Amino acid sequence: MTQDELKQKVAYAALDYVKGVSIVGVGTGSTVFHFINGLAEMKSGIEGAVSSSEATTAHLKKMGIPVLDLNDVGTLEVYVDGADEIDPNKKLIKGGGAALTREKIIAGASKKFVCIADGSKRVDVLGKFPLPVEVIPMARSFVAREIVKLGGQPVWRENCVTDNSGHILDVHNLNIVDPSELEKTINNIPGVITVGIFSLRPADIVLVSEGEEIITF
Ligand SMILES: O=C(CO)[C@H](O)[C@H](O)COP(=O)(O)O
Repeated sequence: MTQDELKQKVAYAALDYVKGVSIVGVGTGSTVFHFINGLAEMKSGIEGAVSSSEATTAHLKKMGIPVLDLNDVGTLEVYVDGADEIDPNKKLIKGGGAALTREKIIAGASKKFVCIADGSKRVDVLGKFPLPVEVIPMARSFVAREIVKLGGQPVWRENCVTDNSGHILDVHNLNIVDPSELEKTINNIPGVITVGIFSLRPADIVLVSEGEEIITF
């Protein structure tokens, strides 16, 4: 199976978790792209979706799924999203698609976070994937210097402006010993909008496609 076929397989497996749910939170990325296609095919009482990015909004609308404002819907039953890295404790690195801030908001507003990925995203320890940090543009250099003090090597993702008009620093070579502590530390740097560690609010269920198998933990 190609990586894209693995993404599609796991995305369709996640449809079981939205049966009977009227409003679903929807993440961003190529795995979620397949999930949206599946949602549209399922046509089972989905009233609408809360979207984590402009790209997801465009695809939801194209597939005929109404997009709702999080402010109008309150707590969500289920949020489905991908990840860049997943550890055994369901803690994640996200933000490869630059949508980390809205993704973290919707994850926080959801009772159940179902994370979907192909097997290549599983790791024993988070940190090989460069950690995305969304920042206020005028704070970019300052935040970068603060991150260097933490031992990381930040690289500005040039030509990327997020849906919130932020910039992204991709931080290499961080030694993530305690993901929750590092999440708090980086979030506390003035000018940081969101760090892409999802540890304080990890996934609740992870579905991973490994060959023909779907592994759930
Ligand atoms: O965090 C994300 C976007 O900000 C994505 O969920 C993550 O990058 C995984 O993407 P893909 O499903 O394309 O591998």
